[in-house]
Amino acid sequence: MSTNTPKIIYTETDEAPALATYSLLPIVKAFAQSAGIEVETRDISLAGRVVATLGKYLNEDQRESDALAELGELTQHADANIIKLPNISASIPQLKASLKELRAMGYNLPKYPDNPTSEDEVVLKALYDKVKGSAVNPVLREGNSDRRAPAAVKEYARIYPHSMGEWSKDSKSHVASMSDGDFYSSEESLTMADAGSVSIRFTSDSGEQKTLKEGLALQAGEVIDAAVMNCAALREFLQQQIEECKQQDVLLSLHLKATMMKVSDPIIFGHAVDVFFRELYAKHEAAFKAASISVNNGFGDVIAKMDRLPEDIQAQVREEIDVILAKQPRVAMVDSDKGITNLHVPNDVIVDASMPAMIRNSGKMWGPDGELYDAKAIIPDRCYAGVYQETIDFCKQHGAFDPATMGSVPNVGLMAQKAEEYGSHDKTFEMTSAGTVEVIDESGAVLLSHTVGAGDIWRMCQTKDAPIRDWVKLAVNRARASSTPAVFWLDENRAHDAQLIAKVNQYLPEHDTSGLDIRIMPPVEATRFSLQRIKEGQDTISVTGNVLRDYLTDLFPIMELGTSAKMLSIVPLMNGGGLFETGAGGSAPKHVQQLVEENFLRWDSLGEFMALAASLEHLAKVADNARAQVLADALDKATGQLLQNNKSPKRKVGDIDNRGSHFYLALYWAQALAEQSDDTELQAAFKPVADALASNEESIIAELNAVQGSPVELGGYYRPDPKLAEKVMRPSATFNKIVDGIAG
Ligand SMILES: NC(=O)C1=CN([C@@H]2O[C@H](COP(=O)(O)OP(=O)(O)OC[C@H]3O[C@@H](n4cnc5c(N)ncnc54)[C@H](OP(=O)(O)O)[C@@H]3O)[C@@H](O)[C@H]2O)C=CC1
Ligand SMILES: O=C(O)CCC(=O)C(=O)O
Ligand SMILES: [Mg+2]
Repeated sequence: MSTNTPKIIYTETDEAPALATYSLLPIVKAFAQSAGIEVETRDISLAGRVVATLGKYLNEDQRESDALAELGELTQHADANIIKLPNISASIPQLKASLKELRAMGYNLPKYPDNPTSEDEVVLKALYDKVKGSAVNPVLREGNSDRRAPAAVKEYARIYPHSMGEWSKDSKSHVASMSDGDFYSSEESLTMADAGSVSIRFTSDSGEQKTLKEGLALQAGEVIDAAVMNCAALREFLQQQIEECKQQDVLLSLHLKATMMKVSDPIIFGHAVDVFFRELYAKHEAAFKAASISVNNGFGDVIAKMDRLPEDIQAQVREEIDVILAKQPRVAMVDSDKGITNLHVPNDVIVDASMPAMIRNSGKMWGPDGELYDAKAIIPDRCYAGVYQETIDFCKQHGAFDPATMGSVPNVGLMAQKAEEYGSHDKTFEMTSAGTVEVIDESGAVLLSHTVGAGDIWRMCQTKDAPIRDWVKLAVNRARASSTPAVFWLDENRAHDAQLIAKVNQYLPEHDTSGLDIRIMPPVEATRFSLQRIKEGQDTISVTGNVLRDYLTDLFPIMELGTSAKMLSIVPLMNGGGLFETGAGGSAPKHVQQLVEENFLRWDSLGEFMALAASLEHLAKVADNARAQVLADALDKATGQLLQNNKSPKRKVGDIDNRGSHFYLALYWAQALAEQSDDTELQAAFKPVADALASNEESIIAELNAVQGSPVELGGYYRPDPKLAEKVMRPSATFNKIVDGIAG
C-alpha cells in the first residue's frame, strides 16, 4: 500500500452501520478530499469475507480479494489509519443465512458441512470456520484499547438524560453461576521463562494418546493458562436453575458470548437448550439428526427445519413443545410478539450488551406476554459474572443511577495480539472421552494438566508480554492525562490474574506514577469501588483484561449514556498506526428491521464521527498534515454542536433519523470550516457549502423525512444491492447535489 498520499481506510461492514455508511461516506469523502486526504473503503462484511475466503468455489469474475488479510497486514505498519465499524460475528445460523443469500445471488457456494464426512468437507468446514464468530476484530486489534466517553458526550447525557428503569429493593433478579466445575475453578497458569514451543496432548483413560495441537510457538514472558468446564456439573447446574426459576417465579435467561467465544459458548448454549427441552431432543434424536437440527444452533433450529421432519413427527414435535413450555419456567424473550425466546438462536443475547440492557430495565426482561419481569440471568462461569451481581446488588440498595449526575468509568483494555480468552478458539476442545489434557514443552515436561470427562470443554489462552507492557503504559498515560484514579481489575486468587499482577508490578515502576492513584482489585471489589464513585459523580479508569474490556465498555456506557455507541474507541496500534473503532457496541440488527419495515434508521453514527475526528488527528500528527488537523478540529466542533442541538437520530417515524443527523453533521462541519481562519483556502471552499446547506435546511429535512413510513427493499440482508441501498439512504436530491458538488 502506498505511503505517499494521506489515506484513511473506512471499513464496510454489516447491518445498521453498513447502511448508515451509504449516507455518511459520501459526506466524509467529500470533506476529506477537499483537504487532499483519500478515503478508501475495504469490505470486511460477513458476505464479503465469505466470498473472499471461498474464492476457489466461485467463478473467476465473482472472486474478491481478501480485504481483511490486507488490513491485518496493514496494522503492522506505522502508516495504518483504519476506521473500523462494528460487524457481525456470525453464529452458524447467521453464516448459513448469508450463504443462502449469496447462493440466491448466483454464488455457487457449497453448503456448510455440519458433520464433515470426507477430507474435502473437513477442508471446507475449516474455511467456513475462519469466517465464523469474531473473525475480524482479533485480526485488526493489534493494539490495546482506550475506550471512553468524551466530555461533550458526557455533557449531552447530563443535559438530555436517558430514561433509566427504577430499581426496587424487592427485585428478585439475580445472576446464577456455578459453584464448582467451571473454568474459574480449574484455571492453571504460568509465564514462559524462555521462548519455546508447546503441544496439547490428550491421553484417554484407556491409554490412547492424541495430539490436539502441535508446535504452538510461545514467546519469552508469555502468559499461558488453561481451564476446563465440566459438562456434567454444567448440566446439573442448568437443571437446578430451571427448578429454581419455577420456585422463585422469575424468567429464565441465559447470557453468553457465543459469537466471540465461537467454540466454547455455542456448546454451553447447546447444553442449556438440551437440558431445557430434554424430552424433546431425547425422543427425536434420530429424526433431528437426519434433519441436520443441531442443539448448539438453538431451539430455533427445530422451528426453522420443522418441514424437514416427517409429517407425523412434526405434529408430535409441535405438541411436545407446547407441553414443555407449559411445564418449564417462562423463558425471557427476544421478541415476544414473534414468540422468539432467549434460547432460539445463540447470537440474539450477547452478554456484553444483554446484561446492561437488563440492568437499565430495572433488572427485568421481557416475558412471553410482552410484559417485563424479574429474571434469573444464567452466566455459568464465575470468572466475570460477579461484576453483574455486584451491580444488581448496588442498584437494589441505592436505586438506579442518575445519568445527569453520575461519573464515568473509562476503560483501558488488554486486547492486542489475541490476548486471553478471546484468542482461545484454536486451542479449545470438546472432549470426546474421559482422560487427561496436558500442555507439554519441547523437553516433554508437563506445564499444565487437567483431568477431563467426555463432553468437557477444555481451553488454553495466551497473553503475550509486549501487549501487557504496552497496556500498563497506556493505563498510566490515561491516568496521567485525565488525572483519574486507575484500577487494575485482577483477582490474585485466579491463576492467570496472579501472573498478570506480577507483570503489572514489574512494569509499573517503568513509569512516573508519582501523584497517581493506581490500584489492583479483584473484579467484584473493583465494581463496588467504581460504582460507589460514579454514584458520587467521580470517574475511575478500569484497567482490565480482554473480556472485562468488552463487558465494561457496554455496561458503564449503557448506564451512563444510554448506549455504548457514543464511546470514543481508540486502538493505538503497537507498531505506530491507528485503529479507530466507532463506539463500543455492535451492528444493531433491530435497526435494520425497522428500516426495512418503515424506512427509518435509528442508528446513531456518533461513534463514526468521533472515530473520524480521532483518525484525522492521528493523520495530522504522523503525516504532519495541518489540513487534517483543521478538518479534525472542525469535526469535533460540529459533533459538539450536533449534541448540544440534540440532532442525533430519534427513534420513531416523523422525526430525524440517521440520515437527518448526517445532514446536521455536514452543516455544522461546513460552518466550522467556514468560520475558522487557520486555513483560508478551506475556509473559502466551505463558505458556499455552509451557506447552501443552511439555506436549504428546511427542504432537505423535508425531503429526508418524507420517505419515512413505508417498507423499503434493499435487495439483500448480508449483501444489500448497493444501488438500492444508496437510493434508500440518500433520498434528498437537494442534499446530494450539495455534497456531490464539494468535490468539484
Ligand atoms: N465491534 C464489533 O464489531 C462488534 C460487533 N458486534 C456484533 O453486533 C451484532 C449485534 O450485537 P448486539 O449484542 O445486539 O449489540 P448491539 O450493540 O449491536 O445492539 C444492542 C442495542 O444497542 C443499541 N445500539 C447499538 N448501537 C447503536 C447505535 N449506533 N445507535 C443507536 N443505538 C445503538 C440499540 O438499541 P435499540 O434497539 O434500543 O435502539 C441496539 O439494538 C452481533 O452480530 C455482534 O456480533 C457486537 C459488538 C461489537
Ligand atoms: O468481536 C466481537 O464479536 C464483539 C466485540 C465486542 O463486543 C467489543 O469489542 O466490545
Ligand atoms: Mg462488546
